[in-house]
Order: sequence, then C-alpha cells, then structure tokens
Amino acid sequence: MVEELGDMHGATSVDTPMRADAFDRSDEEKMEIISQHFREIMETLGLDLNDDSLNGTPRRVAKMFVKEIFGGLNPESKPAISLFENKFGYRQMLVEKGIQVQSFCEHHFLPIYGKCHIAYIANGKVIGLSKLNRIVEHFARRPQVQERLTVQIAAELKRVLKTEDVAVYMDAKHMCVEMRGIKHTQCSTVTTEYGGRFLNENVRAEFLKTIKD
Ligand SMILES: Nc1nc2c(ncn2[C@@H]2O[C@H](COP(=O)(O)OP(=O)(O)OP(=O)(O)O)[C@@H](O)[C@H]2O)c(=O)[nH]1
Ligand SMILES: [Zn+2]
Repeated sequence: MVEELGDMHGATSVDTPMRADAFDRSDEEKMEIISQHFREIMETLGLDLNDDSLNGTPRRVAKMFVKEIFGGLNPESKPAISLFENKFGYRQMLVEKGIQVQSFCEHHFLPIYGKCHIAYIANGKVIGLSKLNRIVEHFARRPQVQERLTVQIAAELKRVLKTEDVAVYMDAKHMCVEMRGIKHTQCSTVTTEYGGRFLNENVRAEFLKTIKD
C-alpha cells in the first residue's frame, strides 16, 4: 500500500500528504461521515435542510468528493497504462497538447482549471495517447497545488515510460484568486517540469514552439 502511494521512485516529496489511516474506511463510510459534517456546515450557515432542494445536498457533496472530484486520492484509481512496442522506430518527441485540467486548490477547495501539455521521447515503448490524459486526470482529482500536480504528472510519466525525457507544461486559473481574496481574473499560473533531454535548450524550444502553434 505504501508502495502504491509513492508516486515518484520512492521519494516522498511529491506525494500528496496522506494520513496513515487514509484507507481504513470504505468509500461508503467516508461518504456517510462527510455527509453528516456537510449537513452541519449547511445548517451552521443557516440553511433549512428540510427544503426539498437542499435535503439531498450533503449526500451529493459527499459522493462528489469521494467518488468524483477527489477520487484520485485513491491509489486504486490510478489508470492502467497500455504500452506498445515502438516497432515503427519513432524517435522524436510526441506532444499531447491542450489536455484539460480540472482540479481543486487545497488551500480553499475552489477549482483550478486550465490546460496541460505533455511531451515525451519514446524509449523503446510508446504509450496509448488517452493514457496521457488519464494520468493528468488522476492526479488532478485531488486537493492540489499546481506545482505538486505538475511534478506528480511528470513523475508518473517517467515511471511508466521508463525515461527521463519528459516535459509537462501547465497553464491554469485559480478560482481562489478570481472569486475571492485578490479577485483578479486576468492572470493565470504557469508551471513546468522538464527532465532528461528536455533540459536541453533546443529540445525545450521545440516543445514550447509546438504547444504555442
Ligand atoms: N504556490 C501556490 N499557491 C497557491 C495555489 N493555489 C492557491 N495558492 C495560494 O495559497 C495561498 C494561501 O495563502 P493564505 O495567506 O494562507 O490564504 P488567504 O489568506 O486566503 O490568501 P489570499 O488568497 O491572499 O486572500 C494564497 O496566496 C493562494 O493564492 C497553488 O497552486 N500554488
Ligand atoms: Zn486557493
């Protein structure tokens, strides 16, 4: 189980901080507890949960947290990866650009949304394209900071593709910056992670040009 939680070659720094008892409860138990607590939050805000529109909300939120938007906390939801022999001898970078990112800021539990662009240079095997999107989706479905999300995606790609030649570029907007606090709507946050040959200026420039085209 500990092995499963480790997202990067045994290092722990990129891992989402999890409690030791994180998987002691079933999803159903988690939903029941969250539902009760969310009911209390709503009631504390003064809402009348006898209203037929509000009555099911605690359970809806609990299900959404456990099964949907934070489903990536469960290591069992990590996508199975299909790799294929690189019989065609493709040796250039493959860029999957414009992958949608929908995540949640772990400081305010408000949405982070934007785009992620991924590249890798095949080392023997090639990956099913949709698996690149699924890896992004898995790590996005956790409370996150954008930096960790970016590094977790890169680490998983390196692990499954058995190469350091990986690049991740993410450009996202944070609702915690837009809707509250500073309330600035025009900025976005860019995070990057480059490994192996992407540390070379020319290779990186080709990647950046491809995602800007
Ligand atoms: N580095 C980083 N910071 C983030 C991310 N998402 C949100 N934040 C920031 O996390 C910080 C939390 O800071 P605090 O000062 O504790 O929270 P706050 O008082 O609500 O801050 P304000 O948003 O400035 O009102 C804020 O500056 C957020 O903008 C992220 O993905 N990465
Ligand atoms: Zn936030």
